[in-house]
Amino acid sequence: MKRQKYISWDEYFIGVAQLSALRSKDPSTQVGACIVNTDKRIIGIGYNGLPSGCEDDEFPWERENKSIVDTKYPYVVHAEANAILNATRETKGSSIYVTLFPCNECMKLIIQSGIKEIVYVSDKYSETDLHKAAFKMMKAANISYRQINASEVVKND
Ligand SMILES: Nc1ccn([C@H]2C[C@H](O)[C@@H](COP(=O)(O)O)O2)c(=O)n1
Ligand SMILES: [Zn+2]
Repeated sequence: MKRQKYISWDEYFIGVAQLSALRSKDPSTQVGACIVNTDKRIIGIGYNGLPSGCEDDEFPWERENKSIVDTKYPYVVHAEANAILNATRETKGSSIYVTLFPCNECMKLIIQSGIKEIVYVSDKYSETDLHKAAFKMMKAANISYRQINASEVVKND
């Protein structure tokens, strides 16, 4: 008889996203993403981090500072963007598993890359205007979405 307590596809793919998030150097929010095609093949993974050549120890990780130039925000590549850039196959029609609901900028990339489903864990920024903008674009682009519970490898709340 086959083993009964194996994990579901959702648990598997969000688990890969959570594992990827553990690579992030961001001290406050670690995000992981995993793109899965209609054959249930992982075609791209990513986490939030600096672009190649930008050393983790030489750039700021602060959220606030006198100038935005001395914060992380101008530099970090978001997890979803990295997953899309890393994709090894056609992303059209695929799903993205992400530990945090995509921001407005990532939503634009998700739409333009033809991803059709967003599966996420946390939506801790749901009250912000940029989240509302992301949601509005997602609905307009007919992308489906669902929030899932995931065992907490990475805490994002
Ligand atoms: N969907 C998202 C949203 C945010 N990120 C990254 C960008 C930053 O590294 C971090 C957010 O930092 P916080 O403002 O919470 O201190 O998460 C992402 O990769 N994907
Ligand atoms: Zn983003």
